[in-house]
Amino acid sequence: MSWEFRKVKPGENVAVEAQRDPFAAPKWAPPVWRMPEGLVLLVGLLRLLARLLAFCVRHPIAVGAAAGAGWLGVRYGWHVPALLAVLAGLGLASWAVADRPSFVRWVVRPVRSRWRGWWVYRRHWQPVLVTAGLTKMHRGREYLPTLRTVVAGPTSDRVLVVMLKGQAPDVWERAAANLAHGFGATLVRVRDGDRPGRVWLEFVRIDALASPLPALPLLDAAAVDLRAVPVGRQEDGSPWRLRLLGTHVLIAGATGSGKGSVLWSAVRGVLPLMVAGLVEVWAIDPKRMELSYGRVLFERFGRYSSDPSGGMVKLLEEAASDMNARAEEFAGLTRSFVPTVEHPFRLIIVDELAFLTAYSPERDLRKRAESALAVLTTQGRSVGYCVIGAQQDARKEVNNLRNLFPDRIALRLDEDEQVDMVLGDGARDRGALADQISSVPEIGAGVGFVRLESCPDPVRVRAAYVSDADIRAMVAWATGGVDAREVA
Ligand SMILES: Nc1ncnc2c1ncn2[C@@H]1O[C@H](COP(=O)(O)OP(=O)(O)OP(=O)(O)O)[C@@H](O)[C@H]1O
Repeated sequence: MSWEFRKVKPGENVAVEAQRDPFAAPKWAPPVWRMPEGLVLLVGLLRLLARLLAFCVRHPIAVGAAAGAGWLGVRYGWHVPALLAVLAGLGLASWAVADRPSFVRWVVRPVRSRWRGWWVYRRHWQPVLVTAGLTKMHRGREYLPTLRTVVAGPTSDRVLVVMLKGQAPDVWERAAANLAHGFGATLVRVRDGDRPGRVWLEFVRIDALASPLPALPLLDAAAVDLRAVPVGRQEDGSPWRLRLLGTHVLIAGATGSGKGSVLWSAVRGVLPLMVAGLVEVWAIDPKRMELSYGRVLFERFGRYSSDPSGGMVKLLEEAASDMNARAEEFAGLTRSFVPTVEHPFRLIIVDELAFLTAYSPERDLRKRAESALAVLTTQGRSVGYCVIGAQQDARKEVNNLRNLFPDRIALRLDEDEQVDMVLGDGARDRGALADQISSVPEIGAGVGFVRLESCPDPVRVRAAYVSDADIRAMVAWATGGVDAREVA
């Protein structure tokens, strides 16, 4: 038999046999123990003292400053701490003006993290987690995951959580929507913690990528690193750098998702090396839309084809046979590729992969394109060939070469199941909501998710928008006659 407590009148609780009917009269009542008032007050006072002590230990700087100001006020009069406070304020203001980055790093960020940590997260931690089903009751005791650290950024907060023993991150992923609503964020992503048993929760408050990014400035040829070509911005404000040397890149996105801006940002990033003769771009343009603006550029510093009756496939086959010849020449001589004028880095851009491998009406052309692409993607990385393929449809039937592209970018996709097809299993659960990217071009075009080599968690990015005018300026600069500053 189990028991529960009932309040029969203020100050009197009785233990009764547990039953479902809330209006049933108590069956049995043990004696009610009355405490002397003094004892109750004493216990309350001791509790208050213990809390005060804990507060002083947790916030030594604030408590020390307040105690110092109080002592000065009593000893020398209250104008002294007031004057000190004004001087400290002036000192902070001049620091903020003189060196803003260090002021933000040492003052703004820690203060914002403490404030949001307490005001937003600690205050509501228990009720939100209980409602989201992330706590456990055992033998009448509630077990609550521990909030360890809060790092508040300008657009998102990262919260380190020690999970309950036996919990796994997927429980938190399933409760992401509850947490977002509970703590007033637009979105929550669950990331691996710094050690087993912990997770980082990323609360996104403001969409840092909601406005379009203009084309990035042209770099000096010496500053271009083919392993990290800047093509846009990551959600945390840092540059999004695309690796080209030593990999192949697949860009998947529905129509109007901004695949062209990723392709053109990559071309813009390597343009100085194209002019220097160290990079060639071979463009295959079945749609005759996106890449045709730069046709002059590709014909001058590489190759271009939009011929559906075999020209595009022939270009791919030529790339594959040149690559084979280069591999033979390099065999046993060099292990890491460095572009030279004799052996430039070749970027093969295919604007719509599926046209060549699935939609082309001639079966023979489809087979030839598929086998040339397979040769280039399996063997080209180490000898200075990189294939960037764009495609609208991520389904397997349309492109079974997907797995040959080590780096993949998911722009806006039509269906949620396509996200994992592009980025790999579990990517959507880890926050790559590519199917929820806005279809309004100003907000969502060029926005996508990538998985960087350094981290399995998908990162949200936005490609810079290279407009038609930017492309014309690039062509004018690269073919001579226009100052680089006008393009940048
Ligand atoms: N990075 C970007 N930032 C802002 N707007 C962009 C960006 N990229 C593209 N847009 C806008 O979105 C429109 C569609 O982009 P784009 O043609 O590149 O899409 P797409 O994925 O290549 O589509 P399709 O497959 O139909 O060719 C462009 O006309 C442009 O106005």
